[in-house]
Formats: sequence, C-alpha cells, structure tokens
Amino acid sequence: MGRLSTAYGQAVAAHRHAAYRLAQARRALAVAAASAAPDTAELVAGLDRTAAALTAPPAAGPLPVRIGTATTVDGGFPALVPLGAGHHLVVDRDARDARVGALLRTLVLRLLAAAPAGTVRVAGLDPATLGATFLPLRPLVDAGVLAATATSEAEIAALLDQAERHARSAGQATGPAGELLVLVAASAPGPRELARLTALTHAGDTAGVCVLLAGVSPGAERTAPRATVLRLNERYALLGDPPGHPFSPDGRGLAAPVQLDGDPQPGTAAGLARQLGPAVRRDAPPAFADLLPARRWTESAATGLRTVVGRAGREPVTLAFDDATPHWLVGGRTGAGKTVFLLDVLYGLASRYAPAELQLHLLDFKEGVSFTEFVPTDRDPSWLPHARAVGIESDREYGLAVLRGLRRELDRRAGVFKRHGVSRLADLPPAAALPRAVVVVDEFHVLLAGADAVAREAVDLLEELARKGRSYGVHLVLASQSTTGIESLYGRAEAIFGQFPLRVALPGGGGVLDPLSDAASRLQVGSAVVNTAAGAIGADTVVRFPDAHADPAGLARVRHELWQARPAGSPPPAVFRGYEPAHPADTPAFTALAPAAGAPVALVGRAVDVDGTAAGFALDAVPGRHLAVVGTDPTGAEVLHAAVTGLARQHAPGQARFLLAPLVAEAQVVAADLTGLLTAAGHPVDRLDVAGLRDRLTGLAAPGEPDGSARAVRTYLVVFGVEAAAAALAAPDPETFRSGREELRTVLRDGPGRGVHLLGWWRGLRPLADDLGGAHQRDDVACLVALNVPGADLGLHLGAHDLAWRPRPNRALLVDRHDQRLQLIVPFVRPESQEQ
Ligand SMILES: Nc1ncnc2c1ncn2[C@@H]1O[C@H](COP(=O)(O)OP(=O)(O)OP(=O)(O)O)[C@@H](O)[C@H]1O
Repeated sequence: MGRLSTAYGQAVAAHRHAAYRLAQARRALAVAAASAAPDTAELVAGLDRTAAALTAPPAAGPLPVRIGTATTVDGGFPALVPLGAGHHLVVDRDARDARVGALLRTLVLRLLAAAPAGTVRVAGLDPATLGATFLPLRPLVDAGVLAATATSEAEIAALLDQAERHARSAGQATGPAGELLVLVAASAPGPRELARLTALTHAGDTAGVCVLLAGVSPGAERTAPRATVLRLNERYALLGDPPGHPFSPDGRGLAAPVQLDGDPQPGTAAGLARQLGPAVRRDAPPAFADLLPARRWTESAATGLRTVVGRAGREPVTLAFDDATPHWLVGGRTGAGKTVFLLDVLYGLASRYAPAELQLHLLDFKEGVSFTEFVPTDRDPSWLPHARAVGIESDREYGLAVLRGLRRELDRRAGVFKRHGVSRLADLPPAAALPRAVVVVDEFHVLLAGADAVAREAVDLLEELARKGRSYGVHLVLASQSTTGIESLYGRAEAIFGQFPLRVALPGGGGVLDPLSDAASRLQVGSAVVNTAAGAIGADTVVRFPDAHADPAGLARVRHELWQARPAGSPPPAVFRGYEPAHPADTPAFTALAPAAGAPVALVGRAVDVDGTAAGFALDAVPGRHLAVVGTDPTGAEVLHAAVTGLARQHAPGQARFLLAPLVAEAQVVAADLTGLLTAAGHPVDRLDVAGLRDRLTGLAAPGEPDGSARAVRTYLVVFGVEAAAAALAAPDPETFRSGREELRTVLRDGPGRGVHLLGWWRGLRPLADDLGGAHQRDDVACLVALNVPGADLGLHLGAHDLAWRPRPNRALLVDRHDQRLQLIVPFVRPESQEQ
C-alpha cells in the first residue's frame, strides 16, 4: 500500500475541497437545526466526523473515491467512499441496473486515475450481463490494466484463485510491491464464489485487494464488515457508513441521499489507457522477449559475457561472466524455477554472442528434459549452435568425462596464451581468439554425492576449473536444490564456492546466501535474489524473471533463428541422453566395422563419455582374450548378439565360424536372430545344445588345429547361459576322464593363440568362478561385462576392493583385466529388444 499512500497524498487536495464543501453544508444545516428538524443535528455530526476523517489523512490508507453527489436541501456535496487498504464496496443491485454499471465503470476509472500508474490492476467478473458492463472500458484491457472479464464459473474460479494468491503474497510482502488488485463483481456469482469474494473483503489492509461487489443485498454489513454498503432505490442511492469513518453514530449511514454519477465522458477510458499503458507494460512481469537483444550476435565476449536476466522493479538487470563474477552459484528448491532461470540466461547469451564467441556445455543430472530443446530430436531437427556437449539425465561418469574434457581445454588454452605471450583472453590476437565457455551443471549435488572416486575426482576438477577458469574464459554455473551437506565437499566448499561471487537464490535457495540472510525466504516462483558479493547481507537485488516456457512457439522461433544462422558446417552438439538405450546401428564405430588385418574387436556398448564412443575388447592371441557377460539381466544375450554381429562384420565369409549354444530360454529369440544374420552374411553357424557343447569343447581343446578347422579360420564359441551346462561340464569323460570344465579351461588358456574365443553369458559370478576354477583364475577370461551384479560381489571377484559399481538398468561395467580398464557403458541392445 506504499504507493497508494502517495495516491492518497495526491487525493488530499480533493479531500480538502470536499471538507470545505462539507463545512458549507454543515453551516447550512446548523441553520436548519435551529428549526429542530429531527435528523438534521445527527447529519451535522456525521458530516463533522467525515470532514475530520478527510482532512486528516492517515499515513497509509484508503483512496477516497467519489461516487456521486449527496443532496441536501441546501445543495449538493461530493459523496466519497474509501477504497483500497482493506476498504471495499458492496452495492445491493447489480449491473443490470444501468446506474450500477455506470457507477462501477466510474469507480474503476477514478481509482486508476488517482493511483500512480502501474500500481492498480483491475479484474472484472460479470456472470449476469456476460461482460457487457466492462465493454466500454475495452481500451484498458488493451493497455493491460484491466483483465478480460470472467463470466463462466471456471473463469470466475480462476480469477478468484489469482486474487487469493495476490492477497496472500501481498500480505507476506512478496508480491509485486504495493500493487492493488481491484476485483469488480458486476453481478453476484454462484454461492461458492460469492463466499470466496466476501472472504476476500475480510483480508487486512495489506492484502492488496479491493472488492467492488454488486448485486448483494441484505446483511452485507455483517458478511462484509470492511465494506461500505450502498443501497439503491428507484430515485437515488443511500450510502452506509464506511468502516472506520462512519457518517452516523448509529450505523444509519449518510443521511443525505446520493445522486450517483453517470457514465464518464466518452473517450475517458481511451485517454486513461494511453497514459497508463506504457507504465503498466513496464510494471508487468518481464517478458521473455525483454531478455533478448535488438540484434543477434553483435556483442564481443573479449572482456566477458553479459545478459539481461530479468528486472528489478522497472529496471532491467544484467548479469555477467567476467573477472568480477566469473562463476555463478544458483540455489532453489525443486520447482522453484531453476531450469527456467537457466534457460532465460542461455537464450539471452546465445542471442547476444555468436558461436565463435561462446560455447555451451550443459549437464543435467536430474530426471527431466531441461536441455532437450537445444539438441536435435525427431520432432525438431534444430539445435543451439553454441552447444558443444549436452547431457540429459546424465550419469555422474558422463559429468566427469565432460569436466575432464574441460580440464584438457584449460591446458590447451594455457598453451595458446603462452604462445602469444598473453595472460588474458582479451589480449589474444583476433586470429587466435578463443570462445568463452559456459558450463552449466544443473543439480550438481548428484555429481558430488557420496564419497566415491567419481565424487572425489569431480570435486578436484571443479576446483581446478573454478580457479583457472576466470583467466581462460571458462565459466561455471552450478545449480542445485541443496548446496550444503554434500559430503565430498567437506573442507573443500570454501575453496570452491569462494570462486563463485555471483549467487542467485530462487525460492528455497537461501543456502547460497549468507547463513544469516533471509532475503530469499519469501520469494515467489518467477523471482530471485541476485547477489554479486558471494551472498553477503545487504548486496541483494530482487529480480523478476520471465517464464521462458510460457510461449513455446516464440521460444522455438528464437531457437530456429539461431540455428538457421549457424556457421556453415557447424556440427550438432555431442548429446548424451541417460535414458536412451544404445543400438549398434546408431554407433558409427560399429557400422564402420569391416574385414581388416589385426585383432578383431568385440564391441559391447557405448561408453558413457562425451562422444559416445563404442566400447569393446580386442580379441587377440593373448591367453584369456574371451568375453564373459555376467548378470541375470536378459541384456546379457543382447550384448553377446552385438559382440558377435560386430565380429562377423570383421571377417570375410570363410574366415570365421560361429558355434552358438543358446542354453537358456531367454536366449532363444536372440540366438535365432543371430543365426539368421550370420548365415545371411555367409558365415557357417553351428547350433549346439549342452551335449553338443561338451563335445565341441573336447574338439577345441585337443592339440592341433582346433576341432579340425583350418588355422586361418577363427572360431567363436558363443554360449548363452553357460551355467546351464554346469552339470555336463563337471562330469568326466568315460574315456579320457577329463571333465568338460578341464576342456573349457584349456580352451580359455590356449584358444586365443589358435584363433578360438569364447563369448559367454553367465547369469552369476559364482558359476563363472566355478567354471574358471576359482577367482584366482579370473584372468583366464580377461574381458568382462558386468550387468546386474552387486558391486561388492564384483569387487570380490576382481580382487578390487574399492570398486564403486552400482548396478542399474541400461548400464554395465566393462572390465578389461589386461589393460586395467574399468569403464561405464550403455550396453548394446537390439531395437527390437525393447518391444519384447
Ligand atoms: N519466471 C516464471 N514465471 C512464472 N512461472 C514460472 C517462472 N519460472 C518457473 N515458473 C513455473 O515453475 C515451474 C517450475 O519451474 P522449473 O522447472 O524451472 O523449476 P526447477 O527449479 O527447475 O524445478 P525442478 O528442479 O523440479 O525441475 C515451471 O513449470 C513454471 O510453470
């Protein structure tokens, strides 16, 4: 109500005039009192009280608004009602009475004219005349001062929701400062909505809502005690006592009938709209378009990056990535608008700086689709030309890969600086100019969660990037719902966050500010506290920012414009979608497989890294070059399918043969598919059952050419569900007394040197260890793909006690015992596997 008090100040002159007229009336009535007209003395007293109220303006109070002329025998004087600051008006007839319609329109115009521009907003509801009451005020709708009239039940309910929200937030001083919402009911709505309207009239003087309610008759004084009640008869209106400023001592109201003012002059609404429009537009929540520059890609990033993020009051707020605020820390509870804020920033930057000036690395660790709009999809082939790497629902390992890449970039930049003898990005010669890189990590606490090797390395990398990034033009934006209590940051938080002078606290994100600051405690969604002094008390600016997603079509237009303007040949970003399965056919390294000299590779999945490189094992002649896929997850069969089809591509027909033993039901479909593919590619395929497998092992283990085949021909023994053959393998051969396991172990040791490789799917580590002859023989199968096997068991099997493997769908751990490689992968599956 602060601004209303200014309005009140402006209105005081009018009051004084009214008071003068009252004094005149009083003198006239005093004369009449001498003739002892019974009501006259009372009327004089009432007028005295009103005059006193009018000539002594309260510090912050209602606006006195004229409704018409009170008539006395001696002439007329203005009849005023207090409105705003917890004062309301109830009229007993509704707008179907033309006088009421005119009165409401007049009141709206007078309130708007009296208050400073931009401090009063009006919303009307009118179920009885379906909005006709407000039609003459149409220019005010166009100016954004008057909302479209609510006429249906749903519209009225939505309007009341909005008004109640406004009342609540104004009451907590979190709404747009001092804005008065005038709610005009030209006719009474249904009982439920009416009850909500009347309830709004009970809200205190800070609630920022003023209700003008027409069409409510008896008992209004009781149900709406903070409203002045106006009753109409056929000829004039009778004005009740304004609460707090009564005309009468006994509640009978003004004892002079009031002739209501008629409709304002034609053109008044249009004139007012012209005056108020610009101010209202400035005061409206900022629009997304306000964040964008007039012309695209005209700014230089040499000394920093700057963008408008929203408005403080009416002033645009620009934030920078520069020497003073190289990195930003953003806090806000879930749903507080973090993603929207980040999108505002990203679109603002991407519109100002060409891709040659700015690169974006975007990492999102939450379930959701924060940055999807920046990458090509089936629906929209566009991408943001600045985006280099985008991780959606990222794994922590992916985050780590991005951070490692950025650390390499720091080293590269250091080399460039050295070569040119400079220490600042701005000093590089134009031919060697480097783009600034903005790295956004949404929900970064996920990356740092726990105290495992990933968290430790991520903290180290973040610290280094934060420390050196300022000079090298690499800027971090870390956003999270919780910036405290992150275990891996203990003892390190100060060193890292100390490099983040710019803090943005969204609702619930006060953790990024000084512990004693409560600046963010009452923020609404759509606003944020911005602090460029690392959260220090007193350095706060409250910013309102627009909802980038409020106009998806407009947003898409901006994106498409940037995409169309991309430099020729610029590639789409490297995208990692955590939820997406990996298909061999979409992996360039897989589709490029062809017969070649050298050891064939068994590709088993896609690495969780920036480029999504194919991951696999070289099957060379070293003992132990066999593949074990372990876990009950049926993906095991899929991984073998991919490995085998990949191997098949590396052999011309006649150079390889495949022995397929699908021993478990889950593998039958996959094995049948594989048989078809291999046969079509011209490779011989033998299908084996348990007995066949046992036989072949003997042949493969025998000295000489494996199983009678020519040396140059590779043999791939592919067993799905090896444990299903456990009994058969354990039994000794009646003639040789050698068990199938012994034959198997011979094949494992000697096979690779003779071109024989086993690719097996074991559904548990235990049967694998049994087949190997104990965990100490683990190197006999050196290539492992672990699916859903517990980290502790895997650690035990591998003899690696600090193994941080947490099984999860669509992920596997690749282990190569020979080159000590541990790699998180997305295992290959056939597209059909998701349909089965
Ligand atoms: N400036 C804004 N004006 C109006 N509404 C907004 C604004 N910003 C966000 N919102 C609303 O808040 C919702 C949540 O915003 P957003 O998704 O950005 O939150 P978040 O903090 O990223 O939440 P989460 O972490 O759960 O994804 C949005 O769907 C939007 O409707």
